[in-house]
Amino acid sequence: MNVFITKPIPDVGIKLMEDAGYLVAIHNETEPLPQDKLIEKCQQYDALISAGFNKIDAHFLQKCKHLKVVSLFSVGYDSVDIDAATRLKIPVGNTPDVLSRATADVAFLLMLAVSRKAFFNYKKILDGKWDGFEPVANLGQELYGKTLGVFGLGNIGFEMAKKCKAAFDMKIIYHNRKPNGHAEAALDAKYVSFEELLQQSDVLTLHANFTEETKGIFNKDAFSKMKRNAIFINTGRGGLHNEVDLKEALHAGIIWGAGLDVTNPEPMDKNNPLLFMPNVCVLPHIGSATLEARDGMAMLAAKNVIAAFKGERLPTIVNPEVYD
Ligand SMILES: NC(=O)c1ccc[n+]([C@@H]2O[C@H](COP(=O)([O-])OP(=O)(O)OC[C@H]3O[C@@H](n4cnc5c(N)ncnc54)[C@H](O)[C@@H]3O)[C@@H](O)[C@H]2O)c1
Ligand SMILES: O=C(O)[C@H](O)CO
Repeated sequence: MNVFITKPIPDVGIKLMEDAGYLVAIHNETEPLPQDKLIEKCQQYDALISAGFNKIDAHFLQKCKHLKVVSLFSVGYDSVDIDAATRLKIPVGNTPDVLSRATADVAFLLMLAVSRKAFFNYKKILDGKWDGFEPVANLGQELYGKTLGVFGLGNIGFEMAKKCKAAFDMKIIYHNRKPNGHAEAALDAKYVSFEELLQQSDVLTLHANFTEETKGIFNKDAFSKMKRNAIFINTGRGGLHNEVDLKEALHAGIIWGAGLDVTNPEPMDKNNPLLFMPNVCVLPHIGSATLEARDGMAMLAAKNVIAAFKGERLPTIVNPEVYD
């Protein structure tokens, strides 16, 4: 059995598969493989570990008939046509939990950075524009006791809410596909409608899956319902917000600021006006980029492959219907 990995991943995962007797090949070049070449390549392999959000659609899966498993090096699975994989009886694995704290750390970091205009002020030093202490310039806003709105209260949303409650005694409200009893009991979180979430949040943090339903849900209409002091944080997927509408809302003072770890497209153009706005902080999709989280992801991705090769259920399966 052999495995193809689209980008280098931490050694622990590779070792696990090699120790189990499987042949591992890694695309180890700076340039990612173009889609047609990737499809061609995957036709020769039994398993794919996708570590770069490659688009794995029905056409891809039909062409790669040998694939016994698609193992994602991510918790998000919006890059895969899950229905097609299920129809073709291909199990898809992802990497939940192991990256929740790391990703919530980045959401928290962005919240603080936006509230104190940290990136903009740092750039001022680099540009030689720091003229000394200013009594009425560079003023941010404090977070203590404010309301955190969580859109998508799953694993990462919970970790972010927990941090905000502990650090700033923030009130937690959330909108989810279904109520989260654990968060309600542990954090006194309150379920609200999408409208209420928009209207009541001082900080609105996005942790929902990217789907047809959530695509562009943070648009002009949504921003217009938010508070003027609201801080918008997206560590979910860039496609959850409409970038043109976000720029307008920030420019016109409809909302106060934004912190983004994800953009659409990625990478973001280095001349994108968002990068130069005083009330915006952007990071290059580093939510899960800690040694600990990435090792955990590599282990899970490898375990999913090994389970599939043994004919067992994947430890973290996205499409359990495949076993029906
Ligand atoms: N920035 C990063 O590096 C990074 C790292 C990890 C995950 N992510 C993103 O974060 C997402 C969440 O990860 P997670 O581990 O918390 O997943 P999760 O499945 O535990 O949580 C997702 C939550 O979103 C909710 N949701 C889905 N559709 C919704 C809708 N229409 N309205 C409201 N809520 C909805 C679900 O009910 C669930 O509670 C991933 O799908 C991924 O896109 C980004
Ligand atoms: O979905 C994910 O896991 C992230 O985007 C990368 O860790």
